[in-house]
Amino acid sequence: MSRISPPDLSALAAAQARQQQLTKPAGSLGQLESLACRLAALQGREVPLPLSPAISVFAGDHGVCAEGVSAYPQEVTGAMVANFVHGGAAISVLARVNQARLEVVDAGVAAKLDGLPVVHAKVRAGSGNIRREAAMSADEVQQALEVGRNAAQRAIASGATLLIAGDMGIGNTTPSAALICRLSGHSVDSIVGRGTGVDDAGLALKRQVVADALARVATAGLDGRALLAELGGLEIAAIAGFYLEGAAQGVPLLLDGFISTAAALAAQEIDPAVTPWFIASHCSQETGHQLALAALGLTPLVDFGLRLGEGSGAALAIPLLQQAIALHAGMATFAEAGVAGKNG
Ligand SMILES: O=C(O)c1ccc[n+]([C@@H]2O[C@H](COP(=O)([O-])O)[C@@H](O)[C@H]2O)c1
Ligand SMILES: Cc1cc2nc[nH]c2cc1C
Repeated sequence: MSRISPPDLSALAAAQARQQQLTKPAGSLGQLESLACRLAALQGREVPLPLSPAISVFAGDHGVCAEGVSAYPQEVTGAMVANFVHGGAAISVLARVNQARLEVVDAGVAAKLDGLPVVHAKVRAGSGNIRREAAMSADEVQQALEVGRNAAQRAIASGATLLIAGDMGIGNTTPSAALICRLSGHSVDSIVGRGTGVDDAGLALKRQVVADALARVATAGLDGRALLAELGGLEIAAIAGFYLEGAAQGVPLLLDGFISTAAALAAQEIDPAVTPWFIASHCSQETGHQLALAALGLTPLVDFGLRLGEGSGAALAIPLLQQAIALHAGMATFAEAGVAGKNG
């Protein structure tokens, strides 16, 4: 039994009818119209309320870094966590400018982060090397899902009405690609990209690593949790749990880039009822992101060539959602303004 309810279709229909009455040529606000209507359905009101966004950045390390799949060393993960909470990272700035609550969660960073003002929820100090072994045990997946669920609960308890998950984890585009390949059925070559910027030799190696990981678990019938255990990562599983809880509590989920979309596919595999709660923010430059979003039935709002993660692309899209809602709520109807409609 799913704990997740479907969006409100009568609110959707009412919002669509309202859009037809607003003082503009029908359809002229493009995706701002459909976005406002989707938010109406998710909030269960013809006129959605302005959003109070919250960002939870989940950090974890990846044993697969030992294969040489990233352009950066593993210690960057912990160092960037410090940068997040000291206010100097891209997501720190974007959270401030968008007045979003920002929380950083250690789901599985290799380094000790004692003394930093983060949520200390380390399930283990980095995952297994997915080329050769499972990323984590079934019990660790359960714990990581719970870490994410708890973060969503805290955000919602503090008043959040829009949830964003960010990721930080050197090497995490490799497990994300593996999950996306397995869950979407797309080929390794169409999904694996350069992540933080590996060169041609690095890309070829990374493709082989993903192919080896997939071959290791080629058996059918693995469920979402089992796939997270075999191919995932600690922050990826936490993000999946965050999404499942947010949807269960009826809060819209704004996806970020490649890693958050891999987590969304895993969450969908665990409970397909989560999917209508996803909104795609941007298309990452990472190869395969567009295909991964399409596998969820989603079209991104913008393509700014980002490939950062941290929740940055989602944060960038917050003003678009706010503006869609403001237009939907604040524009006059033809009747109110005394403007003639399409057919007089
Ligand atoms: O979100 C994305 O689309 C994205 C694309 C490429 C890289 N990243 C970030 O870069 C890190 C992973 O890259 P890599 O090369 O170490 O696998 C990780 O911290 C992600 O947040 C993120
Ligand atoms: C510096 C740096 C910052 C990041 N933020 C998310 N992924 C990252 C990867 C690197 C290398």
